Amino acid sequence: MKGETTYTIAWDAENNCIIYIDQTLLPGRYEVGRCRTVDELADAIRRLAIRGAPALGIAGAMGVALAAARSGERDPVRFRRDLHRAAEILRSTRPTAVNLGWGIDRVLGAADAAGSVEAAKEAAVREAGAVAEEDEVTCRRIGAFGAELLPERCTVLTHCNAGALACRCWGTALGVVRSAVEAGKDVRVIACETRPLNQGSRLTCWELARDGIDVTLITDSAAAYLMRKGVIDAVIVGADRITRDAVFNKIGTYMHAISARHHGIPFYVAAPVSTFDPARSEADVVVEERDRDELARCGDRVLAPDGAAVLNYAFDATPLDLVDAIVTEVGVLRPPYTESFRLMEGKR
Ligand SMILES: CSC[C@H]1O[C@H](OP(=O)(O)O)[C@H](O)[C@@H]1O
Repeated sequence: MKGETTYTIAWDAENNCIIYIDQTLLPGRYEVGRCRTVDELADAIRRLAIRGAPALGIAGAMGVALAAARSGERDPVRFRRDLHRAAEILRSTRPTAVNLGWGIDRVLGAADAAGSVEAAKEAAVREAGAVAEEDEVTCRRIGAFGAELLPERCTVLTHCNAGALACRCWGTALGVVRSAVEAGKDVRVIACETRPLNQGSRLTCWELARDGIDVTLITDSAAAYLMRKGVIDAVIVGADRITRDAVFNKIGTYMHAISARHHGIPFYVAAPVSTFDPARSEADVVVEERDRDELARCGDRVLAPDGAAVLNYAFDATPLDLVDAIVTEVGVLRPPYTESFRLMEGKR
């Protein structure tokens, strides 16, 4: 389906389905996909057609709403059973981003609290809409708080895509960039390509070029050298899960955090409160490992022989003591983070 959509992912109320920008096709092709079943949505998430922690939160929420809206079940007990089965299919798609489960649980809770099947259907769709609308407000607040951290003229390095394509719109890390530019600051972005799926070259460069924001693409391995050359003023990335001791984000983030600290460059994380998971520590989190071919092949080209094993971690963990600030919609958190996390418990 061609066409345009204002948002990365949205609910099509007329057709009771989910529409989304298919990110596997960018930057070459802009196409809007449609999910009419939970299985179609689960496949879109697994393929990273829909991706990015906040967008996964919205996808999880809308996925439960999709199951509810399209259910023909009249019996409340069987209806509820089917909804929880759909939730488990969605929860199993990607283990690391905490937002996915958070979005699912938001809508499950609303549906479970409703009386009749009809009331549960309405509550599910309404709550999924609220999750999506809140995300936009959250990203704008993150952007405003984060923009204050950036100098009037600066070069910012980012990794992966924590932009509008990882959210409903605006973005978290790129939301900070957008808000700073909107405030009149002269911000240039260095985007790491982000191997193996190239969210940086394919998605971040596409977003920023489209918005007329100065962006330069580099290989992931060039980042430390640019820091050594004094080119980088700050590093800002998104997050998929923030535990009480670490930030889980796209593989390669930890490398940048170490390099930034070595060069005395501030390392910032931009993430909504829904990404925090203070009940867990790094050791408790499953880091998604993805298919070998994402690393060993590029289209028809073989990049690694069959005899070579492949370890394809999708994320890594950055210790909080390498993070100079965490920008959230409730403000900028500074070390030590323990007190911030305690205050946040009630806000998730
Ligand atoms: C705004 S957080 C986006 C976050 O999600 C990305 O992972 P993936 O592309 O695999 O969904 C990456 O970790 C980004 O920082």
